[in-house]
Amino acid sequence: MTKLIVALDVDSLTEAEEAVDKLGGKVTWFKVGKQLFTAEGPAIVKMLKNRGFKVFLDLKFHDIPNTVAQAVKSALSIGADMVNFHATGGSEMMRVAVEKNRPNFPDAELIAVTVLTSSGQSVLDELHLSGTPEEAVLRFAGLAKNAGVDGVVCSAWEIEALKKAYGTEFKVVVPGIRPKGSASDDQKRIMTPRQAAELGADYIVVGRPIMKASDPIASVEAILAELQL
Ligand SMILES: O=C(O)c1cc(=O)[nH]c(=O)n1[C@@H]1O[C@H](COP(=O)(O)O)[C@@H](O)[C@H]1O
Repeated sequence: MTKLIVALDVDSLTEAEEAVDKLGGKVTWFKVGKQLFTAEGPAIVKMLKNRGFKVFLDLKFHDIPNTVAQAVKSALSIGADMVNFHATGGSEMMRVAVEKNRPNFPDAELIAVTVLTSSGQSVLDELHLSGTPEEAVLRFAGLAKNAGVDGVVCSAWEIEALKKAYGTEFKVVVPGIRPKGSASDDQKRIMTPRQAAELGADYIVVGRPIMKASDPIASVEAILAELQL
């Protein structure tokens, strides 16, 4: 069963609390990203944990191995259930982050970002990364799996190939989700909630289609209905 993670991409604790008051009855997972965490810090994670929610702290770390491992430790210490770092930080960075934190946080989900869902072929080309987005995602995911990471962030376009290559236990967390008829915004590799669920996404991450909707509760309800296969 595919789970919904709502991206709390707002500016303040007050706005986040308003959204959580509204959606909390229907949603188990919230994502806190750079916009909100930079403004409000750990208080936002603590607020969500005090209310009993699961938290994906999406800070996409990318730094030297020791710095990333310590940052992951800080993220897990304040209560995050899922944290991420860029696979392009390399195998050693990912392995150290996992090895230093797994013993103290055995249930945490440590996730590697592969190719951002806002990137198409032209971004790979300008960065001189070889192959198609799918090939790059598979390559990065292979490094992540060998480093002991629990799964990857990718687009729905790569779910099938990833599950085939690395097994169903290897988690796929999928942003770039757009219900039929909603604007793609800056996302390039998009699919509907239903398509992502059918392909076997473990989690979908949805921000603007819910947070900017005229009726966010109705938007959540429609998305959850699409996830019922
Ligand atoms: O790691 C992420 O969560 C992430 C990775 C990625 O490749 N693409 C991506 O959109 N995200 C995040 O997922 C959310 C998607 O938001 P919407 O495009 O508004 O649904 C944003 O908070 C992004 O930061």
